[in-house]
Amino acid sequence: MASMTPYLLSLLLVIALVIAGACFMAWHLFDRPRHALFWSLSFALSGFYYGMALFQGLFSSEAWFWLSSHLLAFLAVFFAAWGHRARLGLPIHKSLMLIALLLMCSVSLIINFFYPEPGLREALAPACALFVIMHVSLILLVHVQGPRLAQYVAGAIHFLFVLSQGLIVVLALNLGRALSLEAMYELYALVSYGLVPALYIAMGISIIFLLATDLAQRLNIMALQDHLTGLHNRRGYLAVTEALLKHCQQQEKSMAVVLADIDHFKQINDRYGHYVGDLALQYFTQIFRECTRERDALGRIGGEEVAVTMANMDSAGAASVVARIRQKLKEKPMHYDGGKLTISASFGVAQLQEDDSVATLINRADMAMYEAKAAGRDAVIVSEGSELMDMDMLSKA
Ligand SMILES: Nc1nc2c(ncn2[C@@H]2O[C@H](COP(=O)(O)OP(=O)(O)OP(=O)(O)O)[C@@H](O)[C@H]2O)c(=O)[nH]1
Repeated sequence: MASMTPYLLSLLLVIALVIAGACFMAWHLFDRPRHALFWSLSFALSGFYYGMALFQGLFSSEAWFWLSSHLLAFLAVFFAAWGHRARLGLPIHKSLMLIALLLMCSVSLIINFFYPEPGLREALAPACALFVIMHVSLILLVHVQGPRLAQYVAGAIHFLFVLSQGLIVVLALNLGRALSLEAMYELYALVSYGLVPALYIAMGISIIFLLATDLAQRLNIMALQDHLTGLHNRRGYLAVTEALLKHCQQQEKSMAVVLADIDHFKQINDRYGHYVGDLALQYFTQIFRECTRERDALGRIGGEEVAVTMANMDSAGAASVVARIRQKLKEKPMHYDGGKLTISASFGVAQLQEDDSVATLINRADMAMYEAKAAGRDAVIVSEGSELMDMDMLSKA
């Protein structure tokens, strides 16, 4: 590192600080993800690491310069790894990291003050980076979360960086012993002036790319999700239903849609306030979750309107799911701030027919649901072709 030219060191200093700034902005602007802050710290520290080499002359001795630059390099790679583990939701063993850091600092102390061999000094920081960034590369490639491509690219670039650090270690350790070998110096220069800076920059870009793609994915999810209930919003629900409908039509499988609208929801809001109204919506959708299968598509498609699309299900099956939901609504009233509230809803059920589109299918369920409202609410109407059947009347008959 100390052998790099001032131009290259200045360039790396600026690039490191720019990437640190970008990560800091990502932390500041996007919901403060911890990993963005750790990466910002990591790049800032590596920037200081390169910057310090520019001002080596200011240090009272070579030993102090090397000790300080080793410490900066260790901290930079540890913060990088910390950030990656935090992003992937992996446990962070702080005490283990502290022990490893102390160990590396002790090795640096010994090398710089008791065994000042230039090759060892050059090799220590890359050796630490080799192990820690190897760990980063592995977790990036194994624990894939979020945008796959961005993570695989970052994992591959980190792995190449690890290889370059390995080369630096081997070359640095052999420089002293092979002074006569000019080719060795040339190779060392090529790796440390060309390969390592290029991969360091690529690593920074891959980090920014990870942050950007994570954000894009979050925005995508937010655009299709209802924030209050966590269900699909109308747009998300229609997209999932479209996919299920195509699948069922291709496989000639049955499919049913249930629409449900809470009865007199306005009165709940007016009497108990919007906070309780929101709790009622969450409670209502939770009952749906409990009574449907994981693969069913659930969506909040209007204020107090919930829809379910069920593949491999006919209208009779859907009506029995609705019966379970109504049973739970009666048996398990909603509890709020010491009070209890029983909610009822009106349901419309429709089964997929040949040549149906999402719009025609949902429209039939909608009409059935409005019929249930017109029939006095707390009712289920099943749309059977052009007929509407009241399930409560049928079960009484
Ligand atoms: N608390 C809360 N209320 C909402 C939300 N979205 C819509 N609403 C309320 O839902 C109520 C819907 O009222 P209406 O459409 O008149 O229906 P209703 O009172 O349930 O009557 P019926 O459907 O005919 O039984 C309105 O008062 C909306 O303000 C929400 O996210 N939270």
